[in-house]
Amino acid sequence: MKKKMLFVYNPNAGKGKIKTRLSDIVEIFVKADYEVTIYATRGKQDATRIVKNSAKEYDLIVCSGGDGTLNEVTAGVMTLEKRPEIGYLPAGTTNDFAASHKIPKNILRAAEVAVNGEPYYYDVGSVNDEFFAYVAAFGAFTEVSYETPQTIKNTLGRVAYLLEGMKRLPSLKSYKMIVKYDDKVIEEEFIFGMITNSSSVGGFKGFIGKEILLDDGLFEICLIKVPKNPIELQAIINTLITKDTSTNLIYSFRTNRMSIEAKEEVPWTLDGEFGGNFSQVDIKIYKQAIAYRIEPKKALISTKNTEVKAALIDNKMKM
Ligand SMILES: Nc1ncnc2c1ncn2[C@@H]1O[C@H](COP(=O)(O)OP(=O)(O)OP(=O)(O)O)[C@@H](O)[C@H]1O
Repeated sequence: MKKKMLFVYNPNAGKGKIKTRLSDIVEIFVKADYEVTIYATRGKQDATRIVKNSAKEYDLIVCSGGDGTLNEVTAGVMTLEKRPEIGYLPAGTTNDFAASHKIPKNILRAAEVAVNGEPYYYDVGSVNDEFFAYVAAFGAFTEVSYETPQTIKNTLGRVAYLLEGMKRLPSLKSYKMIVKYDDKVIEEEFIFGMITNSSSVGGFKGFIGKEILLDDGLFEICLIKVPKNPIELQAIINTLITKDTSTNLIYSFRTNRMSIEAKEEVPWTLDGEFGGNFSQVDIKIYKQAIAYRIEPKKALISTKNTEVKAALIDNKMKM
């Protein structure tokens, strides 16, 4: 009997770049002996809905679009008791997920990997009842990924991203928060917070360090305090550029469970899309919850490699 695939794609992602490749993509799937059901999403949450309602009939879910589509498909699969593997063809503008999860950028190569790749079980996170595949964030910089023109983002990469964010610092909104994780409590005023399971955020690598384990049940947390004067602002900028976290203006740690209480509603972004306004959030990590198909034999650091893991934990304060 033929294997069954549900192929969900966002026809508008990345200015519709998938449209000219659809026939080649389907040919790759059919050659790999899949009977393919194709669904073009029509708007927000459509991908989650279709996956939730019909994924159990399929052996494999393949999705194509940007990080928003990937997020919605991940959220749909997380609701299922028996979770099918996910193949992903990046067709958005930034495609952070593909960059850090060993999925080829070339859409046809990614289609090959979706049908012939190896399953790799990645951690998935949640903010209250909303899932995220690789990043949840609040505060400064979180709108930058939508507002920085793509050409600038590509040319200047990381620097452009940071400068765009920095320009906003004087008018940045800050939030008084109580953060609880493990047995610790932090009470501070923050301008930015990021929970991530990725080595690439905003289209550039290296903001939170290269050696991130994506399947260890821990996410990296980065919380930036509100600068009280230009010297503190400079210290934050230096930290972001040099990645030397010796300043006490930035909290950086790893955990698998955290709560944040704020005095007001805080807008969150999940995988680069608006995720909701919350004054109280409970963040959970689901260890190795979903298998995404990745390039075979790509040497991903896994928790099986305990020596590497120990070295990384020793270095955890170095972003
Ligand atoms: N037909 C559609 N028309 C408009 N929006 C859609 C459609 N289908 C899905 N969407 C929504 O568009 C949003 C963004 O999609 P997606 O992330 O796939 O593309 P993108 O924004 O171009 O890529 P990136 O996230 O890499 O910038 C998602 O939240 C999704 O729900």
